[in-house]
Amino acid sequence: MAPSLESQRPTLEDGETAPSKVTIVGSGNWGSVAAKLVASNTLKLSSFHDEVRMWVFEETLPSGEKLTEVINRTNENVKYLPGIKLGQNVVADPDIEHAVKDANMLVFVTPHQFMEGICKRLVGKIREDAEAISLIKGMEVKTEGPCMISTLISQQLGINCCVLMGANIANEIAVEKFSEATVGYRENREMAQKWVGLFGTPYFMVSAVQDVEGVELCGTLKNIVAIAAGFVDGLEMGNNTKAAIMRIGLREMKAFSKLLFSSVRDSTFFESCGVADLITTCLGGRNRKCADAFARSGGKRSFDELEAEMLQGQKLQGVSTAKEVYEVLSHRGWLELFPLFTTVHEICIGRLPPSAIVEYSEHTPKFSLLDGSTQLY
Ligand SMILES: NC(=O)C1=CN([C@@H]2O[C@H](COP(=O)(O)OP(=O)(O)OC[C@H]3O[C@@H](n4cnc5c(N)ncnc54)[C@H](O)[C@@H]3O)[C@@H](O)[C@H]2O)C=CC1
Ligand SMILES: O=C(CO)COP(=O)(O)O
Repeated sequence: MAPSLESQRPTLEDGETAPSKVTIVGSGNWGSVAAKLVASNTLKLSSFHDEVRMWVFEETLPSGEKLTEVINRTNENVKYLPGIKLGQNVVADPDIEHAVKDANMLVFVTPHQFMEGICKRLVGKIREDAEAISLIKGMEVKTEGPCMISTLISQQLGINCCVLMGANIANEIAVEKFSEATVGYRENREMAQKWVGLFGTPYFMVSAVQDVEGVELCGTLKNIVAIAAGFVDGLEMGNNTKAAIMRIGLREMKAFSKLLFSSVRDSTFFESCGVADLITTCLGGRNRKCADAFARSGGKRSFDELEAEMLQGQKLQGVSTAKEVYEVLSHRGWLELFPLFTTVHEICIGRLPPSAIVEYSEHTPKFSLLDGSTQLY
């Protein structure tokens, strides 16, 4: 079991609330940076317990050592964020139940495909007063329809869940280059502000908007557009084509989000979680990078193979998200409304060549929304 770091804080006076305890569920590239951000703040803010526990999906490194042991010895996640000190108050814990049991603020940040299993393991294991935030970009598709990851967490664990998304390439934030992020909340503005306080630093500016679905869908859907941008890069089609793909992609992101949730606000697309994340991911993200290599191979190499070779354990979200969105579009008869999303999936599964990305995304949708008061694009 991972060691504990005792807080030196004095005992509580009457009426004083106990400091919040934070656990990070996940320890990949972004998960490790999230731990670093949070840990720098819990040391400074008296409303938080100093220690930040980080659940690590345990693995054995080529040296034969366990990843958690190395993180706790070196204060670095040598596999997913090498060269960056996380902060001495970050404690890596391979036991998920132990990691969450005392926490009342849970930060979920794993690749989205693992969340259903993680939630199942956590049912009945967390504090009743726990609050959650999801940094996960992705969705699940169930027989009854699409389910955002924050909803999965809320429903399975019976707790509130905000989201934090933004133009946040983890390696850049790790070295403290300036960036912004957006917290999406449902009703509890005070809780949203607490998350803003927990994450915000002078180099990581966080603001809150009352639009959980809008913020989460922005973060989720931009990964499909990043795959399209990678195809365009791999085909060496130039900046104008890539900008066109980003514009069409943004238009489909907005339309899809509003079709799923009429509450989604236009203004959310102008926050960091919207256009800014779309731009940074299409320029410098992992989805873009692997899609570029896929197109250069003429679609002959699989994404699974490229992911394993190029990302060394890190995970792509865009390919599975394209499949999940395709299922929703197909089930609801919306495929023709979303030529870019549809084409990305069909290229990923080898049904179309990478060059189809421009041929298809030029098509205009054949029909507009059934509700005549809303324009799709
Ligand atoms: N890396 C980045 O720059 C950013 C990532 N995100 C999002 O954050 C989320 C997490 O991504 P990263 O932290 O980058 O992870 P990552 O892709 O770097 O790492 C993969 C993680 O999955 C874990 N894992 C592998 N198999 C597992 C299993 N069976 N069960 C549970 N965990 C398993 C690994 O231990 C590792 O921690 C994703 O939704 C991603 O889209 C959001 C913003 C920036
Ligand atoms: O979400 C990200 C930046 O905000 C990272 O995108 P990638 O997963 O494509 O690297």
